[in-house]
Amino acid sequence: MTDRLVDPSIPRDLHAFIAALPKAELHVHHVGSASPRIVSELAARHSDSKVPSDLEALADYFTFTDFAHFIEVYLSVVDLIRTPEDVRLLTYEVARDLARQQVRYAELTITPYSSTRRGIDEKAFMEAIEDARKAAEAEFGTVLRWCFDIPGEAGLVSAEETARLATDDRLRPEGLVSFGLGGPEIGVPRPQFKPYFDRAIAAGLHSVPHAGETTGPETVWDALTHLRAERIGHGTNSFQDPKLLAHLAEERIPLEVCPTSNIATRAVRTLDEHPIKEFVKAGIVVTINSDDPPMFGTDLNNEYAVAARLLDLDERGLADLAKNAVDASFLDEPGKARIKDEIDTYTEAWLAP
Ligand SMILES: O=C(O)c1cccc(C(=O)CC[C@H]2O[C@@H](n3cnc4c(=O)[nH]cnc43)[C@H](O)[C@@H]2O)c1
Ligand SMILES: [Zn+2]
Repeated sequence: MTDRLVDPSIPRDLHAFIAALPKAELHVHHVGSASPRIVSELAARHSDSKVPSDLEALADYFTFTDFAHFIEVYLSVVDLIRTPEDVRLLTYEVARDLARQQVRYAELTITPYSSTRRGIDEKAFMEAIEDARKAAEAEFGTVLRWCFDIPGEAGLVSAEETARLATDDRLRPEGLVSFGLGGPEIGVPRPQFKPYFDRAIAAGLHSVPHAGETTGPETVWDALTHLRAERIGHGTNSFQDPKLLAHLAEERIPLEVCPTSNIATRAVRTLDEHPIKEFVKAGIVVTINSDDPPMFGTDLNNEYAVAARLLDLDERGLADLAKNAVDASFLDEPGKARIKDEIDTYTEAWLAP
């Protein structure tokens, strides 16, 4: 794995400021957040898995040649999650890791189809994530909500299953707030998923598909026009279309930017070439996210450090980024106000002479 953790080039005290800054995370995947300890523990339980249980070997295993290779590795980790107990353990531990980074609120992207298709009972799956969500809020104070996403490459069968699990009142979990679309974008046109997003939106869910990660701006336009996206996962290649940049800014459609993810999956060559600066210059609402942190050798705090370097931010600039994520979230208004007040109080105390 290339050395991506802890961007060394910002002042040490800015790292300290970020570490204790209350944050919200909007684009972070459930299985993709399995810590090396959890993955190695599960790999040791399932000796038939090709995922290494040795932590050092796992670091190399999480080094990707391209996006397709990332998906292949990602699915090998999905294969480790085999029981409702595995689901609960993973979810609770992901919440613990988020709490350690002062994440007060996170919208975790879950792909239920990938688990139910592998034999986990759908009702038991929902109970496991909800049990972990309530325990995490009670024990860590971290508020979790769910995004259910369609693994697009799995086609319309997976779309139907995901829409059913997200809208059937006997199954949909209390914490579910949004509906997404993940997986490879190449060869997976967005318009075909319109009927499923229409059903999810009619059921009160917010639309947050990935788009423009490994394909061009047209995929982002499709996500906006056909899937009625309220936020865009990545949107990295939006920079290629000035009209799209202007539209995202005018319509206040936030981008869920995941800088290190884009490097790890080879969607962007180097951090210095990342278009995040163009997004800010265009007036777009930028949120900072880690996507699949252990797989990409990063965490949310490091992503804020990367943003601080690329955007030349001071403490107030970092606090504004954190408040962008809170404002772009689907948390209720009192909850948003509470976290933003905490961010302001913390920042002013930090800067007080
Ligand atoms: O589960 C299956 O049976 C299955 C069959 C075919 C394809 C897939 C997928 O493509 C699953 C993709 C999986 O990856 C998640 N993910 C995590 N990070 C990202 C990202 O940066 N960009 C796109 N997808 C990502 C996604 O949520 C899907 O669950 C599955
Ligand atoms: Zn993602």
